[in-house]
Amino acid sequence: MSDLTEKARELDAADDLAALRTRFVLDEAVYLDGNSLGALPAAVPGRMEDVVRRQWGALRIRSWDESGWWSAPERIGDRIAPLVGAAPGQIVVGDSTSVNVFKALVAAVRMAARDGDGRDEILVDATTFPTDGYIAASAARMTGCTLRPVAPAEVPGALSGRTAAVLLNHVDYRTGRLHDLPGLTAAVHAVGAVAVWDLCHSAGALPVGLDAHGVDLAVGCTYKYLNGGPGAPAYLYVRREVQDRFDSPLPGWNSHAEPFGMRSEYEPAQGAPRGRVGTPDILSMLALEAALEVWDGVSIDAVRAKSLALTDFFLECVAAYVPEGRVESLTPAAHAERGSQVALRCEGAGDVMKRLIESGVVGDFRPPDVLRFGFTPLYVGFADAERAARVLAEVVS
Ligand SMILES: Cc1ncc(COP(=O)(O)O)c(C=O)c1O
Ligand SMILES: Nc1c(O)cccc1C(=O)C[C@H](N)C(=O)O
Repeated sequence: MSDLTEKARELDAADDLAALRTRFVLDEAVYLDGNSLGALPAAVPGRMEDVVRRQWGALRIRSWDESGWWSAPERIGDRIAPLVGAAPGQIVVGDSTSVNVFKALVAAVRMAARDGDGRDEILVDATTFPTDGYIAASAARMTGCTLRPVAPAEVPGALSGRTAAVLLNHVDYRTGRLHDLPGLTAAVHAVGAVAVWDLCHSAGALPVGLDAHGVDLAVGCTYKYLNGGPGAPAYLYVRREVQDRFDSPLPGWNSHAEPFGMRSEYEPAQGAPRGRVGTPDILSMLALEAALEVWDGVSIDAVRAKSLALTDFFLECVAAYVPEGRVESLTPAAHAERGSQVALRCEGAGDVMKRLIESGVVGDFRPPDVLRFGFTPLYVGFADAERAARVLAEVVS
């Protein structure tokens, strides 16, 4: 047995979270793509059977009340809240991340520029996942703002009295770099602007501290580290102190103060429901609710500690096994700057990833030359990390 195989065995034996793997449906593959689509929690199929056959099939329309369908967006938002450091009543689940980016960013500009005080600029993370950039460009056109792409580290220097809103990613989807949410939020606030954070690659992988850091608005998906399933609904966080000023650009009937009043004039609901639009996607939403049960009794701090240990160990194994010069890590070595994935630049990365997947190690490829390996501490272990690095070495050698 090699030293690293033995070390992996010891680390797995000492891992308090190791038993959580049984809460998921997994096979022999090393699954390192939970940063794209989380694995299936074992409780979901049975719950969906009940939702479809009993709640929908037997109770039909009564389920809006009797099965709690109507209140699901806020109830499930409150289940996500502790994972991102939010008190109850500030998160609503629904729509896609893209749609929530739109709602949050336009509302942010309306909040910041409400007095016609000359705030006419939106800053967007220049390295963002594309959807945020596309939507920010449209939000800028709609609100009469100029859009300025800026690398997150350059944001403090780019802020001014003209800045209305800033859209940032907590963790970069390609490199896995963790950005300084507390520091950047404070800098945005110092010029009187509003911060919108995309938490897709951090929620469920590390503590976010939304309330503690005074974040105004945040969005995220639930199909990565929250394991909600393909196309699971996203969420929108609106800090309690700004909820009264949240002026949604998509004021659908579900966000009305009295949805069943069917009134022709719009009056926004108070609190988190103001972030709703139309009828919630109940089947996906209830699959997500069942999926979130895997978090019962799990501390996000423990998840973060294991995530860093896993990515450290994977990088150690890559350094030991992979011939010099074949890959280069794009993921920061400093823990304070690392999310829960390792991105390796590699020549022929697309083909390399195909061969890795054929060999039972599932990560993904992002153009032009990046191999991504996502580490979900709830179901990935240290032996998985060691095997992935060993197979990678075989494939690139
Ligand atoms: C940072 C980030 N934002 C948004 C999205 C996607 O948004 P949507 O859920 O609308 O497809 C992704 C991944 O797909 C992402 O990585
Ligand atoms: N949302 C996805 C999808 O519908 C299909 C395939 C992948 C995705 C993803 O989530 C991609 C992911 N956001 C990324 O970081 O690349």
